[in-house]
Amino acid sequence: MAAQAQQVSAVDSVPDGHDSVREREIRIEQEHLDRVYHRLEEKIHEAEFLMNDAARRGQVGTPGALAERDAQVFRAGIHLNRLHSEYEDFLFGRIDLLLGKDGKKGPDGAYTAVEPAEGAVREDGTADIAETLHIGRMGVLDEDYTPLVIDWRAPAAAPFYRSTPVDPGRVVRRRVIRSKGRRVLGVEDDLMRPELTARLDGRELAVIGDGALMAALGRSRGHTMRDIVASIQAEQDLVIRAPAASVTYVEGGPGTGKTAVALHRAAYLLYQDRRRYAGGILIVSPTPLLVAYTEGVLPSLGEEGQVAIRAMGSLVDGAEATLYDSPSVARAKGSSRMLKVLRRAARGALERNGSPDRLRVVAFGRRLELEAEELAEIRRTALGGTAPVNLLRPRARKLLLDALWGRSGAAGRHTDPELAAELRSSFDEDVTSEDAFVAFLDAWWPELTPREVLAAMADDKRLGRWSRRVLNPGEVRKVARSLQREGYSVHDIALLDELQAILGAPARPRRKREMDPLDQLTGLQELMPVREETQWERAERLAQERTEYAHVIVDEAQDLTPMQWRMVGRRGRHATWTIVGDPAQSSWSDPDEAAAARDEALGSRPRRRFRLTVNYRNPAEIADLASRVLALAMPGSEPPSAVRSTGVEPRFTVAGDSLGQTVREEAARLLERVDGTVGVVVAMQRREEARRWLAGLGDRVVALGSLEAKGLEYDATLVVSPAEIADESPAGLRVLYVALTRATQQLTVVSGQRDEPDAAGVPDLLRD
Ligand SMILES: Nc1ncnc2c1ncn2[C@@H]1O[C@H](COP(=O)(O)OP(=O)(O)OP(=O)(O)O)[C@@H](O)[C@H]1O
Repeated sequence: MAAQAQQVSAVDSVPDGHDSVREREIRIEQEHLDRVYHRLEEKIHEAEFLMNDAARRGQVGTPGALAERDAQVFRAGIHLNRLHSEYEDFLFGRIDLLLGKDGKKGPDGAYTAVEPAEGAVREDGTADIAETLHIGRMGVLDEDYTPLVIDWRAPAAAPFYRSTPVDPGRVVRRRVIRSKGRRVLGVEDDLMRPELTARLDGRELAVIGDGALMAALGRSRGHTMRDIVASIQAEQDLVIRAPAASVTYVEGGPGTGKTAVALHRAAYLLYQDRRRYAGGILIVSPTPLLVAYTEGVLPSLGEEGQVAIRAMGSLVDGAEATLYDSPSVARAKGSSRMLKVLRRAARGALERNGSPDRLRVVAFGRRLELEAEELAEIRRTALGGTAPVNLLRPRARKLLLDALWGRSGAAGRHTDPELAAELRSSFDEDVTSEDAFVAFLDAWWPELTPREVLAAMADDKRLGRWSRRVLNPGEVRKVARSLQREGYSVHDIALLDELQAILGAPARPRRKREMDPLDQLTGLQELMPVREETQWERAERLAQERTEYAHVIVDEAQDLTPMQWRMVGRRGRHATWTIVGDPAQSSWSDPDEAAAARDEALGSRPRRRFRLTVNYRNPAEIADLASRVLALAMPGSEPPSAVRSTGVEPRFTVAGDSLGQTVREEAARLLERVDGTVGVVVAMQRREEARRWLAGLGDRVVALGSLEAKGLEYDATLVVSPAEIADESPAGLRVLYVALTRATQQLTVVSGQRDEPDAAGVPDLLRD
């Protein structure tokens, strides 16, 4: 890994004429960045010219010209957008390379060879740098097509991430450039071939700094995640660039960069094959907090629009999870046992209160009637099989007409089949045009919505009927009670989605196109169907209406319940997948059942597995403590190794008379010690209380329920009563492991009596 590349002595302090080597190297990079911005300005003028030109063409008014204008405006608009965004570090990397094996160049203008040519290193250990590449957020070519910047996702940029001292390839020096807007602030180098004396333009290669990765990890955290584009490590790069065939499966402990890697992979896939992923990439995150935390990463990589980041509780349009379920209710609702209950409920809900039990119509001048028993029999026949309930209404209507026809006595009137068919069709017309029949059908076989069926399940008698031999009476009572609340939990959302599949999608009314008054006057719209929607509008509409995606990325995959796997699976039936997770952090109590549902959602697609092994978040002092809980939560599982250590041991305190008072004091203490954020993690039932404890301490500190902490990180974390968190659910120890692994710098643990702290305040669960 580049992180372990040899850090070379600080040549930077050696004076070089009036200038230090560091200043000289910064100046060299500054000159390059100036050239890049100069070229970008030229490109901006080009894009603006294209936009103006396109607008002029639009005035010509032929259908072809208008379509071409839309396409040009679309492309130039995207281009301008990207060029105008001045990111903190547009240019962030550089590699100096030996001569390659062959002289072939790729489309980005760089040589493609990975290994050095035979004579690239002389016998005396000296070598010349044959190629220098700068790496940035977007590729920029000079007028003569020499690359000024290589896009970080291009094949030529891969050695920047992959090269290691053990396997350096052609890379001699790897440099991370820190810049803000148009100004270069600093450079940090790693030497991949320290044994060489390499020269560039006749001068020995300078090596500056002490580790870009460590500098990035040491920075204090804000409320949003940063991209890691300048310091992606080799094992992470393998995942990011893995081909998108079938299923890419990534496991790794806390802090190994799974979320970061998943986001960078989305950007990489779009770069690789934008056409294919026009079908959209869906990233599913467990909580809205994690969505908010990670939302800025893709825009910072220049990618938006094609990627939807959704919380598990926001996957169903028009419903949003705001409530929590107790562990036992969550367990029942998340289990695939619910499938049977929902199927019965969707059919049973047809018989809602006030459903008519008699049908009376007049046809061919006769009164015809169907009684309750006959109606029940017809309903049973119509419901046979597994077809969506709402789509069975025409079948039920047909069966009703058959039964009434039988009653009418008209069936035997004609022997000639043609006349008989005519008579029957006029009978049907007679019946169906009667208001009484229409009103009956609407009441007897209403078009059901998922919300209505879920609401019907809130009645414990009905739910008891529908869950016979599936849920036990205790579960029925609790689930029904939870459904009586106003609003939905994250588990209800998966039930709504399943019900939608069981009921069948309602017919979507075709959206009316708004007419341009001028079009109406001239009749132009008949001539120009392309004007119906510009490409912008089309892209936006498709994104909104999308229910299936070309690639699905599931973050924190260990937490998905079987019902959630089914919901997510429906969004990627024809997709390729990236699944990242850590079984040791699972808050779902039955991992085997979830794994079976996952396998069903993914079908027989082959899987490629990766493992991330280095913890970039927690210092060793915190990671060591957390590994004690890991040993209890998942005996035998290997924790990732922490990449750094701070020398600051976790702090243990025991709450005095008032837990709230102690927590407040300790949080204030941490706020003084770190510049960034402080997360206070409590058992779920204490969330509201904890918010009150911390009132007035400012917005750098946040109170979180244990399940809300998933995926997040803070400069410092305060974990309140490990025993309370561990006892909260069957997966409590794994949830505690999550809580203990959120801090990038400092950790405080506050114990109550229940934690059985020793004389040093260390709770029983965290003792060696
Ligand atoms: N190569 C890297 N360079 C700089 N920072 C990194 C790198 N890899 C990971 N990090 C940082 O480490 C932290 C943890 O990353 P991330 O949240 O993606 O880990 P995770 O595996 O998803 O963790 P968890 O399982 O606990 O949710 C983040 O702050 C991330 O920016």
